[in-house]
Amino acid sequence: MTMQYLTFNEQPTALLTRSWQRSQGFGLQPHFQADPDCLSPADLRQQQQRHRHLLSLVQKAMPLFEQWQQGRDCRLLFADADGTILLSTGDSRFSTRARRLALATGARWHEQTMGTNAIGTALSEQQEVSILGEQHYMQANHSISCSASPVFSPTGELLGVIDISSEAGKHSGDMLMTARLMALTMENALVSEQQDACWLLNLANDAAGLQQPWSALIALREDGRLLGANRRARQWLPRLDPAALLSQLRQGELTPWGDGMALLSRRSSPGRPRPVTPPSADHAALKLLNHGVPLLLQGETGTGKDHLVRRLHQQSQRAKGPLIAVNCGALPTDLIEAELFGHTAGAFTGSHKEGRPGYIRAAHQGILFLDEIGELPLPAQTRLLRVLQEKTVVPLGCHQPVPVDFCVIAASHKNLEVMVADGSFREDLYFRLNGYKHTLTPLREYTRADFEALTAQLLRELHGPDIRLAEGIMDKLHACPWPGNIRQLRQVLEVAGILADGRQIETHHLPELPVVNVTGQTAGQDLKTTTEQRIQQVLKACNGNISEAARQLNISRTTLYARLKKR
Ligand SMILES: Nc1ncnc2c1ncn2[C@@H]1O[C@H](COP(=O)(O)OP(=O)(O)OP(=O)(O)O)[C@@H](O)[C@H]1O
Repeated sequence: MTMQYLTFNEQPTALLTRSWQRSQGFGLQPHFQADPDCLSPADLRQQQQRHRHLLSLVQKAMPLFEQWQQGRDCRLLFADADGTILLSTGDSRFSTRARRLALATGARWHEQTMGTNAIGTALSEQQEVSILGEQHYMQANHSISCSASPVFSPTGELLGVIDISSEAGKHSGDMLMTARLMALTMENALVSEQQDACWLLNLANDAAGLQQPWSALIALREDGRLLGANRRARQWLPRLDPAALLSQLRQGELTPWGDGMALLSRRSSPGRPRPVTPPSADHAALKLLNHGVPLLLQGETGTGKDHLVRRLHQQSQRAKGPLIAVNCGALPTDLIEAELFGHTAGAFTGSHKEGRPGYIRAAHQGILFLDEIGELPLPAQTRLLRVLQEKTVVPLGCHQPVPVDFCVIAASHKNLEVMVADGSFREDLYFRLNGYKHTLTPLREYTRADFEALTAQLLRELHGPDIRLAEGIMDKLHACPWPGNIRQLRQVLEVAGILADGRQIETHHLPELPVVNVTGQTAGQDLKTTTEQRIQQVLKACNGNISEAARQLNISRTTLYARLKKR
């Protein structure tokens, strides 16, 4: 059996001809205005919510886009199987033009209304495609070039499309390659996380090809029955007997198979808890941190960004150096620069008598953790960029640069890409901080196994080894939307465990749990009640500290005071 990398038998001209014929058949006129249908903001949010897992996989594959296309005038899009753009990110200089050309979220790029175009044609043909300038059916789209790769589920169902679009003259062949790699990476993640999968079978034409995004990946049950496969593997399935292979192969050993190589690995069985944070995520972050690569952590409040930074520091080569954590949102506005960069004696009215080294110098030989980096005002962003580029700090009131050796980890619960697009965050600083981006998964998206493992760990930490959950409690907890993520789960388990006297937690020990109905609101309550409850929850969690609560709720202190007054 010979294995090949993905190849495409058809000439693009045949594909293009078919697509143009379909466009004609839809009654489209090339010279007509090409305005895509657009979802209303509410419908768009609903679609994004429905496809949130796929969107989280796009985010996980994002380093590929950042690695290959960073700084290029192009945009990355993810569209659902209907051609509706659910995510649009990338070069912001391109974005005004992109908006005009309707490359924004909510726009639908189906062939039926937009004629031949990369998203619509990749969906119709179910294969990857580049549509360059004048190959677009509608003349209005001739100024752009786009490359798109479809994303398939482990059972071969079309889920959506990854697309990279640029101005016509700025497109290059590696944009299709990047879109393909991202799509394959997403497909492999979907195969690996198949529920009930016990074995992952990886096949390639040589050892070097194993565990690459383009290698074949198959998820099997304990008894060898097939659960799912990526697109490479599906080409081979008719001639493959996975159960027979399973009996021949030994776990973790490279084994020649046909003309290629096979590798069988065991995925933790459904009942066995897996590590709470996938070790690969920690491992990759740690490796890069040790090489001085800046890390950018993104995730909703309470997802564990701070927790992860502390773990990374302890395991890093800088464990003996300091970990200086700075909450950029909590720094007093007029003192931000003095606090970060330090100041000399008498540098400004009210400055410290002996001067201050500042947080950055305090992190010398250690790690500087800039939490809520999105809160940093633009002037401080400019100064920080210079410090990161030159690895020297110039304290306020001083002209002498001071060399400083530190690694930087930044975190934000705000979407920095959106901030870059609206001009509130410097793009060059974003790229400088984003050596490697790790997005922490919201608790509501945890797999059952990960959720169980985390719950067990938190219960042990809070109440010791004897605590138990009565039957059905785990189902209840796993079904919750957890807007406060791990922080909120921790609080619920803490309360329940105390009420249960550290033994078995029954339903009546649980405090009120949040539930959602189909509209995304808490069931049985109006939005006002939900908001009030959330405010109370957060205030309680912050021991009544208004500034901290406002920060976690992502509203200003004035708004929080106003809301509390209204009650
Ligand atoms: N992997 C984990 N294992 C156990 N506990 C965790 C884990 N991650 C987070 N926690 C706990 O969850 C709570 C919230 O975590 P953390 O403060 O790290 O979140 P965060 O994302 O930094 O939140 P914020 O954005 O609001 O600052 C803490 O009590 C922390 O101890």
